[in-house]
Amino acid sequence: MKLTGVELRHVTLPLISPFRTSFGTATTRDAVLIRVETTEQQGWGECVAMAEPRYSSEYASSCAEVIRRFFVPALAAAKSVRADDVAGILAVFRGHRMAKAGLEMALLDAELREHGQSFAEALGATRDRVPSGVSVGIMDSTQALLDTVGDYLEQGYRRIKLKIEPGWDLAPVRAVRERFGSEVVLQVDANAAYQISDAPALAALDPYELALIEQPLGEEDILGHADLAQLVQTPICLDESITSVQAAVDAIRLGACQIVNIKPGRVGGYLEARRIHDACLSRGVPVWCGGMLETGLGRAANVALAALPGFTLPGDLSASDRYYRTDITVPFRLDDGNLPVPGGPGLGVTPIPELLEEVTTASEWIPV
Ligand SMILES: O=C(O)CCC(=O)N[C@@H](C(=O)O)c1ccccc1
Repeated sequence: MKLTGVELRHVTLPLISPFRTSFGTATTRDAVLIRVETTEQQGWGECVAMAEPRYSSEYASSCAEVIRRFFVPALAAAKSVRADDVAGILAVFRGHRMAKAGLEMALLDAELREHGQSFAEALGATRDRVPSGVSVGIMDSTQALLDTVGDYLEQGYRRIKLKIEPGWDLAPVRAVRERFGSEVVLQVDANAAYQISDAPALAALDPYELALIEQPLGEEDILGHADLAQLVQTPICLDESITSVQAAVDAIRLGACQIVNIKPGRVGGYLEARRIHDACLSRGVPVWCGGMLETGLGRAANVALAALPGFTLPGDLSASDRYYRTDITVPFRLDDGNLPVPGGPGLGVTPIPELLEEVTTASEWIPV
């Protein structure tokens, strides 16, 4: 395919309720959507970087800038470009994995639409539905947390992930276990808020049979996680630290994690995400699909990825209405605690024009 132009759409979607993590509270989701035009088709991608560089060093406008100034000209210089070629062509530019992932996703969507193949087929999905997990932010009170968790369990969610930070960890975990019992699949996500000296506070969670503790320490503290794994019983899962298949293989070999959260945007795209899946599967390491509050575009791709055989733990694959009153695509709805894997060509979903207009704050066309 020959690239003929790229549209960057800056969108802002209001969140149904504030979402508080150890690195801040979000009330809206600012994202950059990418529409590529080729000689044959068009395709959509979603850049998952947040508005500010709090989760990672990338942020929405940094992605737009690097795509506009460097990535589109590099892809345009290629006689023809396939999704498989994107990582190699852009390897000359260091980092900016979320920007690269969004562009690769859009080209993969265009390519698959051209060939009438779904993301699920192309990635090697083996299921047509995936269990849905939900992420619960840090709350102002235990009662508010219990009300929220109870509502999600009522809706049928198969897994509850609680955001934690020092001072909000043992009490919420204990309260959820005491109220809802030991059957609920429960895990926690620290977003790198702890130090190795906090090991006792994390070990205090061991009696509550958590499925995992996600990214307790800093993203660069691989050996610290390996030490922590010797001090706590609960399996350690890494998120921010796993930026590539190399990082995943190294972290596993060093005993820094027993489970991996795969986020396609964080690792540079769905093709690298599949490589991480394959590497973890061959090492017997379970993986699950992490979320970045994606619109229906990224959600469709994540659900397809989560249908691969090594994704044995429920991911952050909640229904659209967990975050948004109105999604920009046909909304994803829970069906008995699962989400259906889209079967149409490419992503299987496209933005609904009038809904996309409503949330668009800026749009730029990059001619090639
Ligand atoms: O359900 C979702 O899409 C969000 C899941 C979630 O909690 N994501 C976290 C994370 O650190 O994993 C996050 C929140 C906000 C911003 C970035 C990441």
